[in-house]
Amino acid sequence: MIAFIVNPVAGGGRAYRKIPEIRRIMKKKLIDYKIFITKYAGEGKILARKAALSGFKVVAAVGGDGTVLEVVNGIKGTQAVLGIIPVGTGNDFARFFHIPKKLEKAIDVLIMGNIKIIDGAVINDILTFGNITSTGIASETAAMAVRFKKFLSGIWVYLSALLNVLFKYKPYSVKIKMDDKELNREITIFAAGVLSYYGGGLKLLPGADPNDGYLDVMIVDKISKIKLLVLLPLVLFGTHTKLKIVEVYRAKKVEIEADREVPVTVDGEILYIKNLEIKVEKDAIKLCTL
Ligand SMILES: Nc1ncnc2c1ncn2[C@@H]1O[C@H](COP(=O)(O)OP(=O)(O)OP(=O)(O)O)[C@@H](O)[C@H]1O
Repeated sequence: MIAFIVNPVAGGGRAYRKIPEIRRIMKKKLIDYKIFITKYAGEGKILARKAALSGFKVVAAVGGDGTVLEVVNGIKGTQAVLGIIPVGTGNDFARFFHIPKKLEKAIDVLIMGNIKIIDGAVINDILTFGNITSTGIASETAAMAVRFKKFLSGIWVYLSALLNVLFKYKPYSVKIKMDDKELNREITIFAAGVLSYYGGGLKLLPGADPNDGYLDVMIVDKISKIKLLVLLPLVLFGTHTKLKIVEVYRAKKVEIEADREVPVTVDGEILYIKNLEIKVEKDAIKLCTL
């Protein structure tokens, strides 16, 4: 039995428009299913939990990374397996696992694919995420991208937003604690996570491994705008980590203390937080994958 949690606004309405095709494909495959459509942001978590507790073996997020985040938190601690129909804008979680964009192929992964157990991470003991948490210029960009999503799509949303914030950005002072190490930095970019992609295909954490029991952490301290302009294109290919100005660490727990509330993105969702604690959660997510 498969539950589809559809976020009707994901991908600029693409998720909603896919519903008739989902029904047609599922009818053909003779598999029990039910479609739940969210009515407001956050309802995906509630619907996913209800579905998991009422016996649906697979609970599929039909949307982008925000929808996946809601389903991950909804099915946490249940027997249900996370499925993804990647019809959002960025789809960075699905990209890491090569989950097909073609609807029928993505549904086949739910029905016949493997179940992979992967690490997640928890923020301030409240929210579990499966991809990347970031602050600094990347989260300022995400905040700006919300506006750009109305008229652009895919990687262009984030690239245009980035150009917009690039010249206005002022690094903020933070204390960073990673396991036993302590650092003081003026953050240009900070990212910690278990997967690699951010912002619709940027390879922000190229070395991330969702089975190693660690968070990958990437820090760029205060740098000139010229250096930033050199660094950013490299993020597309994940080769930025070879630069000296990019610090890379691995840790089980990372704490950040900023001097004020700063925007933090968690799998694409934006929160405003002063103190951030991120802990890896070994084997937290069961995922239908290829
Ligand atoms: N019914 C709804 N009405 C308004 N917002 C919703 C509704 N259901 C879910 N949301 C919110 O929509 C937001 C965007 O969803 P999602 O991230 O899945 O799509 P996207 O932004 O197109 O894709 P991506 O994050 O991969 O770029 C999420 O914050 C989610 O909480």
